[in-house]
Amino acid sequence: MVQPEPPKSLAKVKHIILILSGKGGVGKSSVTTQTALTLVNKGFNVGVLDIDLTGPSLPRMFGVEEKQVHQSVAGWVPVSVYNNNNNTDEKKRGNLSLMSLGFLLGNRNNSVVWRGPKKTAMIRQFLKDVVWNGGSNNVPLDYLLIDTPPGTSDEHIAIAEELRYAQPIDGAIIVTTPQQVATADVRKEINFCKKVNFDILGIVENMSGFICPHCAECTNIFSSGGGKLLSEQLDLTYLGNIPIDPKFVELIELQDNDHDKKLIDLYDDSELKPIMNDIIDKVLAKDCPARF
Ligand SMILES: Nc1ncnc2c1ncn2[C@@H]1O[C@H](COP(=O)(O)OP(=O)(O)OP(=O)(O)O)[C@@H](O)[C@H]1O
Ligand code: SF4
Repeated sequence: MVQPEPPKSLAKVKHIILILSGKGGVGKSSVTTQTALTLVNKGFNVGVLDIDLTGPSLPRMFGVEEKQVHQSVAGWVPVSVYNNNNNTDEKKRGNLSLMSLGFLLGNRNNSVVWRGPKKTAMIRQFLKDVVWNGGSNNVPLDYLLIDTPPGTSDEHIAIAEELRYAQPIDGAIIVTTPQQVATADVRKEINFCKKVNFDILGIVENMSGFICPHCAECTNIFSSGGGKLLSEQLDLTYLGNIPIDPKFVELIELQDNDHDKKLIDLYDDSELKPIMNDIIDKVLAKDCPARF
């Protein structure tokens, strides 16, 4: 039998990481956003594919809600969030681009009420028809981050099927919260990864503790440590915990209100930046093989 070719759009993508969560609202999109910023700050070229069709929030988080996706002969050209193709950036950051269903919906308040088959068709198209090679600059992507819908639905099966021929992929980062960690949803997500042969890069416990906006002291308002315990029980890597930082939400609002301000610059002063840096260092330490 002839082995199907991996999607052409992924031919110039070195690493693929999925961001998964058992339930909605645990901060999967925030973790995807911060993972992207952290990798770009380390000089990598990063693409983010937002296929959380339940509420595509990444265009707003990256401050590019009003931008348009262009269709080229090769497929959809993602929106550029940050461009350092000319290497003029003193901080030596990489490039960042984003493809999201949000761009096709037009309005932040337009939600998608598609039924299963239409949703899975859209996801398959998103995985196949986005030109991730930096467009005319032809810069390969170091990392493609895929923000998936919460849970383990038909959409996840579609993602797994499409990515089967794109192996090797690095694997999945599982996001949970202190409240969610003890629930069956997280274990379901982990079992799903095992079933479809996605490696688990590790577990992140988000909203674990609270950073005081006045004194930056971190307090555990809910019990935390469940993510670490779960990782130990299941022999998975614990990547770390991210506290609730009200200032992170403020950064996004700041960018919303002043288009000259960019999250990538504002994030330099965030209390969450060093925390995410440690988390991503643990992911990079896994030294996953590049796809080419
Ligand atoms: N560590 C954090 N500190 C402060 N705010 C956070 C943090 N994590 C998430 N949030 C905020 O919580 C809200 C929900 O987060 P987010 O959209 O990332 O969750 P999600 O799991 O992707 O949700 P959905 O499944 O609905 O897309 C957002 O307003 C986000 O800014
Ligand atoms: S941590 Fe300190 S500064 Fe912050 S709210 Fe509590 S008492 Fe006030």
